[in-house]
Amino acid sequence: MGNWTDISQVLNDKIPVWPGDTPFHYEVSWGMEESGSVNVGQVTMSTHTGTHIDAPFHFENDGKKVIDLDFNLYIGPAKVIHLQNPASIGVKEVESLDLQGVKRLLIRTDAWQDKTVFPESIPHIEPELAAYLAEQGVQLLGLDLPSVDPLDSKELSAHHELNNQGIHILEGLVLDKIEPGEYELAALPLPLEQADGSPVRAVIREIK
Ligand SMILES: N[C@@H](CC(=O)c1ccccc1NC=O)C(=O)O
Ligand SMILES: [Zn+2]
Ligand SMILES: [Zn+2]
Repeated sequence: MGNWTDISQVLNDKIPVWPGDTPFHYEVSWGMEESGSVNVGQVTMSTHTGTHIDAPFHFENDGKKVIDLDFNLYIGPAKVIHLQNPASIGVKEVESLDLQGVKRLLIRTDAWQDKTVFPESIPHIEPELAAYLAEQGVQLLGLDLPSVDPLDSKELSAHHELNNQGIHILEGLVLDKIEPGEYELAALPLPLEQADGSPVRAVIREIK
Protein backbone atom coordinates (compact mmCIF):
# COMPACT_ATOMS: atom_id res chain seq x y z
CA MET A 1 0.00 0.00 0.00
CA GLY A 2 1.23 3.47 -0.84
CA ASN A 3 1.15 6.65 1.16
CA TRP A 4 -2.02 8.50 2.01
CA THR A 5 -2.77 11.65 0.00
CA ASP A 6 -4.54 14.61 1.53
CA ILE A 7 -7.61 15.62 -0.52
CA SER A 8 -8.78 18.32 1.91
CA GLN A 9 -8.77 22.09 1.56
CA VAL A 10 -6.46 23.90 3.96
CA LEU A 11 -8.42 25.85 6.57
CA ASN A 12 -7.13 29.40 7.03
CA ASP A 13 -8.66 32.88 7.23
CA LYS A 14 -8.52 33.21 3.43
CA ILE A 15 -10.65 30.15 2.61
CA PRO A 16 -13.73 31.19 0.60
CA VAL A 17 -17.14 30.49 2.10
CA TRP A 18 -20.68 30.36 0.79
CA PRO A 19 -21.76 33.97 0.04
CA GLY A 20 -23.02 35.52 3.28
CA ASP A 21 -21.88 32.64 5.48
CA THR A 22 -19.62 32.95 8.56
CA PRO A 23 -15.98 33.55 7.57
CA PHE A 24 -13.34 31.14 8.86
CA HIS A 25 -11.26 32.57 11.66
CA TYR A 26 -8.59 31.13 13.92
CA GLU A 27 -6.91 33.01 16.69
CA VAL A 28 -4.87 32.29 19.74
CA SER A 29 -7.36 33.51 22.31
CA TRP A 30 -5.19 32.74 25.33
CA GLY A 31 -1.57 33.23 24.51
CA MET A 32 1.66 32.11 26.12
CA GLU A 33 2.29 35.49 27.74
CA GLU A 34 -1.16 35.62 29.30
CA SER A 35 -1.52 31.97 30.31
CA GLY A 36 2.08 31.58 31.39
CA SER A 37 2.42 28.14 29.73
CA VAL A 38 0.43 27.51 26.56
CA ASN A 39 -1.18 28.89 23.44
CA VAL A 40 -4.91 28.08 23.31
CA GLY A 41 -6.75 28.62 20.05
CA GLN A 42 -10.27 29.40 19.06
CA VAL A 43 -11.93 28.59 15.74
CA THR A 44 -14.97 30.28 14.25
CA MET A 45 -16.33 28.66 11.12
CA SER A 46 -19.40 27.53 9.21
CA THR A 47 -19.93 23.78 9.14
CA HIS A 48 -19.98 24.04 5.30
CA THR A 49 -16.50 25.46 4.86
CA GLY A 50 -13.84 23.66 2.88
CA THR A 51 -13.95 19.87 2.77
CA HIS A 52 -17.00 18.80 4.76
CA ILE A 53 -19.92 16.42 5.06
CA ASP A 54 -23.58 17.38 5.16
CA ALA A 55 -25.90 15.82 7.72
CA PRO A 56 -29.57 15.60 6.66
CA PHE A 57 -30.39 18.23 9.33
CA HIS A 58 -28.71 20.73 6.95
CA PHE A 59 -31.73 20.56 4.66
CA GLU A 60 -34.46 18.87 6.79
CA ASN A 61 -35.50 19.99 10.26
CA ASP A 62 -36.13 16.42 11.41
CA GLY A 63 -33.07 15.05 9.60
CA LYS A 64 -30.16 13.23 11.24
CA LYS A 65 -27.45 15.29 12.87
CA VAL A 66 -23.74 14.62 12.50
CA ILE A 67 -23.52 12.49 15.64
CA ASP A 68 -26.30 10.22 14.29
CA LEU A 69 -24.38 9.32 11.12
CA ASP A 70 -22.64 5.95 10.95
CA PHE A 71 -18.95 6.87 10.80
CA ASN A 72 -18.12 3.55 9.12
CA LEU A 73 -19.43 5.06 5.91
CA TYR A 74 -16.61 7.61 5.88
CA ILE A 75 -13.80 5.02 6.01
CA GLY A 76 -13.25 2.32 3.39
CA PRO A 77 -12.95 1.50 -0.31
CA ALA A 78 -13.88 4.30 -2.71
CA LYS A 79 -13.86 4.74 -6.46
CA VAL A 80 -12.66 7.98 -8.06
CA ILE A 81 -14.10 8.87 -11.46
CA HIS A 82 -13.16 11.88 -13.61
CA LEU A 83 -15.81 13.71 -15.63
CA GLN A 84 -14.31 16.35 -17.92
CA ASN A 85 -16.10 19.63 -17.27
CA PRO A 86 -19.68 18.37 -17.32
CA ALA A 87 -22.48 20.97 -17.52
CA SER A 88 -24.36 18.84 -15.00
CA ILE A 89 -23.94 15.34 -13.62
CA GLY A 90 -26.69 12.90 -14.50
CA VAL A 91 -27.13 9.28 -15.51
CA LYS A 92 -25.85 10.09 -19.00
CA GLU A 93 -22.49 11.25 -17.60
CA VAL A 94 -21.83 8.06 -15.64
CA GLU A 95 -23.67 5.24 -17.41
CA SER A 96 -20.61 4.10 -19.39
CA LEU A 97 -18.69 3.55 -16.12
CA ASP A 98 -18.82 0.38 -14.06
CA LEU A 99 -20.21 1.49 -10.70
CA GLN A 100 -21.70 -1.84 -9.62
CA GLY A 101 -20.93 -2.48 -5.97
CA VAL A 102 -19.30 0.93 -5.43
CA LYS A 103 -20.20 2.10 -1.93
CA ARG A 104 -18.20 5.34 -1.94
CA LEU A 105 -18.02 7.32 -5.15
CA LEU A 106 -15.82 10.39 -5.56
CA ILE A 107 -16.37 12.53 -8.64
CA ARG A 108 -13.58 14.73 -9.97
CA THR A 109 -14.88 17.51 -12.22
CA ASP A 110 -12.07 20.11 -12.05
CA ALA A 111 -14.89 22.67 -12.32
CA TRP A 112 -13.77 24.60 -9.20
CA GLN A 113 -10.27 25.51 -10.37
CA ASP A 114 -9.36 28.48 -8.21
CA LYS A 115 -10.14 27.41 -4.66
CA THR A 116 -9.14 30.84 -3.30
CA VAL A 117 -12.48 32.20 -4.54
CA PHE A 118 -16.00 30.82 -4.24
CA PRO A 119 -17.18 29.62 -7.69
CA GLU A 120 -19.83 31.57 -9.62
CA SER A 121 -21.44 28.44 -11.01
CA ILE A 122 -20.87 24.71 -10.73
CA PRO A 123 -22.06 21.54 -12.45
CA HIS A 124 -24.84 20.19 -10.26
CA ILE A 125 -26.03 16.67 -9.54
CA GLU A 126 -29.25 15.89 -11.39
CA PRO A 127 -31.68 14.56 -8.78
CA GLU A 128 -32.47 11.55 -11.02
CA LEU A 129 -28.89 10.37 -10.58
CA ALA A 130 -29.57 9.53 -6.94
CA ALA A 131 -31.80 6.51 -7.63
CA TYR A 132 -29.39 5.24 -10.29
CA LEU A 133 -26.41 5.45 -7.93
CA ALA A 134 -28.35 3.88 -5.06
CA GLU A 135 -29.19 0.95 -7.33
CA GLN A 136 -25.46 0.41 -7.93
CA GLY A 137 -24.87 0.40 -4.17
CA VAL A 138 -23.55 3.93 -3.67
CA GLN A 139 -24.00 5.25 -0.11
CA LEU A 140 -21.48 8.11 -0.09
CA LEU A 141 -21.06 10.65 -2.87
CA GLY A 142 -18.07 12.99 -2.77
CA LEU A 143 -17.36 15.89 -5.11
CA ASP A 144 -14.71 18.56 -5.73
CA LEU A 145 -17.50 21.16 -5.56
CA PRO A 146 -19.06 23.22 -2.74
CA SER A 147 -22.56 21.81 -3.29
CA VAL A 148 -24.44 19.04 -5.09
CA ASP A 149 -27.15 21.53 -6.13
CA PRO A 150 -26.90 24.66 -8.27
CA LEU A 151 -25.57 27.53 -6.14
CA ASP A 152 -28.80 29.51 -6.49
CA SER A 153 -31.07 26.55 -5.66
CA LYS A 154 -33.49 27.01 -2.79
CA GLU A 155 -35.19 23.61 -3.23
CA LEU A 156 -31.92 21.67 -2.86
CA SER A 157 -33.48 18.85 -4.88
CA ALA A 158 -30.25 16.88 -5.23
CA HIS A 159 -29.54 17.07 -1.48
CA HIS A 160 -33.07 15.80 -0.74
CA GLU A 161 -33.11 13.10 -3.39
CA LEU A 162 -29.67 11.77 -2.43
CA ASN A 163 -30.86 11.61 1.18
CA ASN A 164 -34.10 9.87 0.14
CA GLN A 165 -31.98 7.26 -1.62
CA GLY A 166 -29.71 6.76 1.40
CA ILE A 167 -26.71 8.52 -0.13
CA HIS A 168 -24.59 10.74 2.11
CA ILE A 169 -22.80 13.85 0.87
CA LEU A 170 -19.13 14.86 1.00
CA GLU A 171 -18.30 18.25 -0.54
CA GLY A 172 -15.30 20.45 -1.27
CA LEU A 173 -12.75 17.72 -2.01
CA VAL A 174 -9.45 18.53 -3.72
CA LEU A 175 -9.14 15.98 -6.52
CA ASP A 176 -7.19 17.81 -9.22
CA LYS A 177 -4.17 15.50 -8.94
CA ILE A 178 -6.11 12.30 -8.32
CA GLU A 179 -6.31 9.82 -11.18
CA PRO A 180 -9.46 7.74 -11.58
CA GLY A 181 -9.21 4.39 -9.86
CA GLU A 182 -9.76 2.34 -6.75
CA TYR A 183 -8.77 3.84 -3.41
CA GLU A 184 -9.27 3.67 0.31
CA LEU A 185 -10.89 6.77 1.78
CA ALA A 186 -10.95 8.22 5.28
CA ALA A 187 -12.99 11.39 5.82
CA LEU A 188 -14.33 11.30 9.35
CA PRO A 189 -16.71 13.96 10.61
CA LEU A 190 -16.20 15.34 14.11
CA PRO A 191 -18.55 14.04 16.82
CA LEU A 192 -20.67 17.19 16.74
CA GLU A 193 -23.91 16.38 18.55
CA GLN A 194 -26.11 19.20 17.26
CA ALA A 195 -24.56 19.89 13.90
CA ASP A 196 -25.88 20.01 10.34
CA GLY A 197 -22.44 19.35 8.90
CA SER A 198 -18.81 18.88 9.83
CA PRO A 199 -15.40 19.64 8.45
CA VAL A 200 -13.42 16.49 7.62
CA ARG A 201 -9.79 15.68 6.94
CA ALA A 202 -10.20 13.64 3.79
CA VAL A 203 -7.36 11.35 2.70
CA ILE A 204 -7.07 8.55 0.16
CA ARG A 205 -4.58 5.93 -0.88
CA GLU A 206 -4.53 3.79 -3.95
CA ILE A 207 -5.48 0.14 -3.64
CA LYS A 208 -2.83 -1.78 -5.56
N1 LIG B 1 -25.81 23.32 0.53
C1 LIG B 1 -24.50 23.87 0.70
C2 LIG B 1 -24.47 25.03 1.64
C3 LIG B 1 -25.55 26.01 1.55
O1 LIG B 1 -26.52 25.84 0.84
C4 LIG B 1 -25.38 27.21 2.35
C5 LIG B 1 -24.29 27.31 3.21
C6 LIG B 1 -24.12 28.42 3.98
C7 LIG B 1 -25.03 29.46 3.92
C8 LIG B 1 -26.11 29.37 3.08
C9 LIG B 1 -26.29 28.23 2.30
N2 LIG B 1 -27.37 28.11 1.46
C10 LIG B 1 -28.26 29.17 1.35
O2 LIG B 1 -29.16 29.16 0.54
C11 LIG B 1 -23.62 22.83 1.32
O3 LIG B 1 -24.09 21.76 1.55
O4 LIG B 1 -22.48 23.12 1.66
ZN1 LIG C 1 -22.35 21.34 2.87
ZN1 LIG D 1 -24.39 20.22 0.54
